[in-house]
Amino acid sequence: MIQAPSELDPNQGNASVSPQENGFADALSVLNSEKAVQELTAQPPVQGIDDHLVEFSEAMRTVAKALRRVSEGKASAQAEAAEWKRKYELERARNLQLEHKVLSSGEHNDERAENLADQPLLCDAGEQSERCCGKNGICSHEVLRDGEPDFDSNAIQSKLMRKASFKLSWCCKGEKSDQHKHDIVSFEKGNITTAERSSKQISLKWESAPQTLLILTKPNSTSVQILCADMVRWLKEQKRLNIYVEPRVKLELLTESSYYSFVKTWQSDKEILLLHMKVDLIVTLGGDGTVLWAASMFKGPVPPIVPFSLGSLGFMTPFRILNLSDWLSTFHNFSSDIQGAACFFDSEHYRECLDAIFRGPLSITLRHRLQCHVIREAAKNEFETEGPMLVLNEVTIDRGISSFLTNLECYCDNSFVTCVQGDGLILSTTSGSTAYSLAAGGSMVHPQVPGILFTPICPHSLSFRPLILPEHVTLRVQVPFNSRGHAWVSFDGKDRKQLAPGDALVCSMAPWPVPTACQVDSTSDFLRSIHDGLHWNLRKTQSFDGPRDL
Ligand SMILES: NC(=O)c1ccc[n+]([C@@H]2O[C@H](COP(=O)([O-])OP(=O)(O)OC[C@H]3O[C@@H](n4cnc5c(N)ncnc54)[C@H](O)[C@@H]3O)[C@@H](O)[C@H]2O)c1
Ligand SMILES: Nc1ncnc2c1ncn2[C@@H]1O[C@H](COP(=O)(O)OP(=O)(O)OP(=O)(O)O)[C@@H](O)[C@H]1O
Repeated sequence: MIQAPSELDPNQGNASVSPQENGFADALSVLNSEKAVQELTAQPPVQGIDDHLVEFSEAMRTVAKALRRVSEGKASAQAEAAEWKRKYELERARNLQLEHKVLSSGEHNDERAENLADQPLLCDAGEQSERCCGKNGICSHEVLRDGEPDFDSNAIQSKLMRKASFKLSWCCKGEKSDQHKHDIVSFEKGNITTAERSSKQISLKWESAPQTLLILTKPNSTSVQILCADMVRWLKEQKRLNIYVEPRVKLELLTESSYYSFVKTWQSDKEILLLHMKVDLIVTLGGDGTVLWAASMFKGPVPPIVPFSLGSLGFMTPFRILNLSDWLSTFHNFSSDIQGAACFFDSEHYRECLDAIFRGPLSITLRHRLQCHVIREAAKNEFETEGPMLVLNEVTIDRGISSFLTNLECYCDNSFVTCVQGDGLILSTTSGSTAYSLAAGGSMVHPQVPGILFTPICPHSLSFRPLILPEHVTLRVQVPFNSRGHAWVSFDGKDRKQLAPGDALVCSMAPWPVPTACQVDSTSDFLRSIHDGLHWNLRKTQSFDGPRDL
């Protein structure tokens, strides 16, 4: 992607930059001083002046040469920046031209075309995003700029499939405040105070209506299939939305009826890489595993996810779907076949939920992800890695099928942390804190808290306690050369890889969180999930009668 001029050089966009500002003044003064030294040294030596003066002038000449090299370096950097600026402007002009062509082509036969007329044009990254969003908040327009070829067969239609734009704002104690998280710490007059917090409730407000939905479903579930078909029909007929599903789901829908031929899908994994540019919203129908699956499909930015719960637990799936099979499953003597067949949903309920989401604003939880790289012992340098692998829950390094203790050397930003000897280690996000990490004795942490959980699995030590580290650290877990066995790494419980002695896993916070829609808000949803899912701290209340303080 072409960099914005501001990233290249703060002065590039400004034609009236003074020489002092752009560094040329330094270069000139360096050249002048070198000239003076040259003049000085070119004069015939005055008789009687001792060797010290000659030595001094030699030294001055060397300094002048070095300074000239620096100034030449600066000039070439300037030239490079100017070249980048020229490329950027060329690309920008080309994009604008293309956009104009598409808009005036008149082939707006998609529903999207009707809606486009009411929408503001895409923002230009710099100046216009300020106009749309004000100085604070984040506008999705900036992401929309990088158009890449569409994999849909109808080129015109796909050009028109622009993403809906939205604005994020941070709310404070129930009040909405557009103050973005800047100036977290102030230190006026030597007094340190903190103001904005990064983990406030975030609200997403649509600036143009969402138009393309991706529905992801848990496989092998009759009730999910029936619900999916019902939802697709409603979204198409009542909401006029473009709908994407996985190839497997498209087949399932077509097996049911050829009516569903309008549903879109993709042919290759490469096409999945472009999905984030066309999908406004993802709906998941399943349990937490389906949310993990959705997140794993996006190796970069992730569109907001609306997770409907059709699993047994649902820590990340706050939208409930009431169905008869849930109710039947409470009666143990019903066979699973009967339960599977009894898929009568309260359609009104999910429709109301989706209507509220389409209207907005909606509270969202930005779930942080970890990005992981494996560095093999044979790698020539730190940049020769496997990955990145992104996880929403956790990355686990364990002993796999080996019966030996794992022996893992752990470093945090190059400081030695400890050597884990036991079954393994979990590096978890706060969203994953209620999953495997919890089972291994880690704390439960609100998903909006930015941090990385460092939780050992069955450590063979009486003094090992789990840690929570700040979000900005980089962790490195290495299998020592003298380890008796291999270790195994897995990502959100999947894609196992073997780590041989000398291999390492490097892990840090990813820049692309997973935005999930809240049913109420981040905190209420989290507390509800630990109450309903885990029956957290459920205890009969002590009766009033009995001994008490007077
Ligand atoms: N001992 C354990 O508790 C254990 C062991 C292996 C894996 N896991 C978890 O399973 C996850 C993979 O989930 P899956 O659904 O693909 O596999 P799965 O079908 O085997 O389900 C694992 C269970 O973990 C629950 N779960 C997943 N993410 C959760 C979260 N963030 N908070 C609370 N519970 C959560 C799921 O609801 C499910 O009940 C892994 O990321 C790991 O956290 C847990
Ligand atoms: N679209 C998908 N394609 C392939 N596999 C999927 C997909 N969605 C979910 N899975 C996998 O299916 C498994 C079960 O999914 P999920 O956890 O959503 O359902 P569940 O097990 O019924 O829910 P719960 O864990 O709450 O009981 C998980 O391992 C998940 O990775």
